[in-house]
Amino acid sequence: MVEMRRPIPVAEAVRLVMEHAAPLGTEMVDLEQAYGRVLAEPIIAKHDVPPFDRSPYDGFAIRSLDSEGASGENRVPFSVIGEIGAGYVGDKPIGEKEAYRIMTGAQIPENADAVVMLEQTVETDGGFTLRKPFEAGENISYKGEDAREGELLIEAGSLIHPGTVALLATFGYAEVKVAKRPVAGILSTGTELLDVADELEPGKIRNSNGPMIRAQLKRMGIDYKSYGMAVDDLDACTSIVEKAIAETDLLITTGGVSVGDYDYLPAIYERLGAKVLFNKVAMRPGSVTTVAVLGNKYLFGLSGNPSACFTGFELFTRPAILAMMGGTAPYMPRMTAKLGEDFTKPNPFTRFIRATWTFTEGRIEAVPAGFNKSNAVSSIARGNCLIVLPSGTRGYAEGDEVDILLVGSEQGISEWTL
Ligand SMILES: Nc1nc2c(c(=O)[nH]1)N[C@H]1C(S)=C(S)[C@@H](COP(=O)(O)OP(=O)(O)OC[C@H]3O[C@@H](n4cnc5c(N)ncnc54)[C@H](O)[C@@H]3O)O[C@H]1N2
Ligand code: MOO
Ligand SMILES: [Mg+2]
Repeated sequence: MVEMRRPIPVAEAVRLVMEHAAPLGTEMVDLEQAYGRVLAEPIIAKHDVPPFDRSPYDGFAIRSLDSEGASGENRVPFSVIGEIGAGYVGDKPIGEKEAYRIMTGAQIPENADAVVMLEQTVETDGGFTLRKPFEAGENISYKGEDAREGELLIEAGSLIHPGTVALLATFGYAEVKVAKRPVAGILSTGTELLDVADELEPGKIRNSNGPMIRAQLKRMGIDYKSYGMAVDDLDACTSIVEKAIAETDLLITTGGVSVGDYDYLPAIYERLGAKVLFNKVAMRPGSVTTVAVLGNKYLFGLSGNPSACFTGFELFTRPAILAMMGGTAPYMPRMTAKLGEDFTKPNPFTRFIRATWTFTEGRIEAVPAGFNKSNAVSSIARGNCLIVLPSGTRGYAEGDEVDILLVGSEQGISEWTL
């Protein structure tokens, strides 16, 4: 008797996976290594930014009161008592109708309260004239206008992107406390698999899932150990899985999770005593995606079919990894798009269609990326998003509004909303 599996809704599967995502602790890393990591502590301003009043322009620092009454007919003359380039400070106070020549980023000298842009002046011998009055505070970039000492700027759990790196550098974080990242293991199962460099042979295909998953992990900055390819043999596969799970935080296998005679992953989970969270999801592709846990480790049994494998990774493995590394926005961003062509198949299960989004005629349009069965590899190569068609819906027509999930986005969202 073939085992009958009970499909669970995608949202339920996501919830079950995420329930088991335990953070792995924290570590210090050099700022240069911090990009792509998750902050384990909030960034609180250590000092005001900018730390001193400074000039936002190349020009002259003046006392505004000296410019009173200036006009085209009554140009007010100033004499220049020195120059302050960025990085320097003026050493004498400004007297009546005196000014410092000052450059962008330089500290405003004592008792100056306005800056006149070079373009607003006419140079004279030893000074300049100007034709309009300036108000106190005009053209001053104030101490603390960007951030105040003690202010909470970025929450713990945020992804460190290039802007975050700039902020950390501003406050002198040579090292930053980040969440530890899991190390993933990857094993491709299937007697039919050849290595990338091998010539095709009858009945065989090249292993594309292994390299694809490694690239999906690389895109996330996750280290991995590759356990290569295993033939469909229960004992051999069991020992590789055992070794891999001992050496990594999560193991991603591809293939061998369905109900075929040589689909050994279900038997391996049983042998190891792993708890299967689900082995059937009401989705296409990837309905056979299986996730099990053993202690605090995950076993992601992704389908052998390339589109199903890709989708299973993005829907389940990726957010679990992000949550393990402390991320608080682990899900793919969702947008609405205009469907770019008819999609007439009914959707008994929620369908994730590999698609390409473009900005067309003033809005986002998503077009299915060609041959779209679970075994498709070409559409994963062409796609940059997944169109989501909910279960129980019938065909969709060109122009209909659909949800899309953006693949490969650095920025995530904090809730699964489908
Ligand atoms: N009687 C049933 N048969 C199948 C069912 C079912 O419910 N009842 N489910 C189908 C669905 S849906 C899928 S998806 C596949 C899943 O199969 P497995 O995950 O067990 O994967 P395999 O059988 O090992 O391989 C499936 C397919 O993918 C190719 N493959 C495998 N590994 C790779 C790789 N590393 N790179 C490229 N391609 C790979 C493999 O050659 C097969 O063609 O089961 C259906 N059957
Ligand atoms: O598990 Mo499937 O639904 O054809 O990819
Ligand atoms: Mg199979």
